[in-house]
Amino acid sequence: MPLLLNRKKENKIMYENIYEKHERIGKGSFGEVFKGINKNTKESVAIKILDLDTENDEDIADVQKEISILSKFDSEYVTKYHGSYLIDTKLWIVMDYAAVGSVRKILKSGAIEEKFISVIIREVLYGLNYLHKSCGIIHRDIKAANILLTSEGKVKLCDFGVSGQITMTNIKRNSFVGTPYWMAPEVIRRSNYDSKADIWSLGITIIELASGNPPYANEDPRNVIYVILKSKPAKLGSNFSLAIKEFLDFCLREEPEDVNIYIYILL
Ligand SMILES: Nc1ncnc2c1ncn2[C@@H]1O[C@H](COP(=O)(O)OP(=O)(O)OP(=O)(O)O)[C@@H](O)[C@H]1O
Repeated sequence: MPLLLNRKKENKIMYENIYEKHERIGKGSFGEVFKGINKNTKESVAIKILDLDTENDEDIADVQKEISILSKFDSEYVTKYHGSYLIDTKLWIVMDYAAVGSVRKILKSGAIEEKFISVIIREVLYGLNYLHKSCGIIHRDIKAANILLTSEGKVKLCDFGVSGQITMTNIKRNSFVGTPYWMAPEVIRRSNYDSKADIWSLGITIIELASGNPPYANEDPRNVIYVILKSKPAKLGSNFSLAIKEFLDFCLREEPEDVNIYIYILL
């Protein structure tokens, strides 16, 4: 897996020998995502370009090492990372391309039906099971924008692990915006938290898929953390089955169970 830690011009040349950058397919608070082609294999890839605001090569090396670890992960439920390249002040992260894009994008045309929500959530649980059990990492940012769909209808988690690492280093970020709505109370309190925090965020994602937005979406992101701490967990409307409502209640407990139990319930 290519890992280029210096800022030499050769990086750009080497990168351009392998990948061809095409149109922009998305934008997040970390940077932009482009479609690309691996010129050798002809496979489509997604290229995430992050703007760095650190001159500290150790910070960048840490992020790149993290990506190199992630690139060894191999599950049909998580997006495969191919490598990362430092070009001037930009970090290029190359990963599998998911042609349909994120589930958040699909939500733009309306809320998703319960039967499809169940399928998406089940596949996300398989992905979480892999990350938690086989890789020992917490995703930390489960939400519709980080669930991708391929042209074959496969569900894949993305942005796992990377987000936390990147926030810890000095890569530019538009502060807190966009993430607190999905945060577990123990994460907000910054008390000891573990992989179960992902299960809370999964519960919030169910509400996002069912209604178009996470709870308290109209709250200012700076206030929403206080609202989450003092409110009772959100519920689904009466048009949803008892099974999914109970599943949601189970996710939105402060001490949720191990990920395997959720897979078992949903089967
Ligand atoms: N591997 C990929 N294949 C296809 N589309 C992708 C891929 N990765 C990201 N995208 C698209 O690019 C968009 C932006 O992704 P990005 O990860 O930069 O931000 P985000 O997760 O949407 O938001 P934030 O960075 O604020 O958490 C996604 O919502 C998705 O539509």
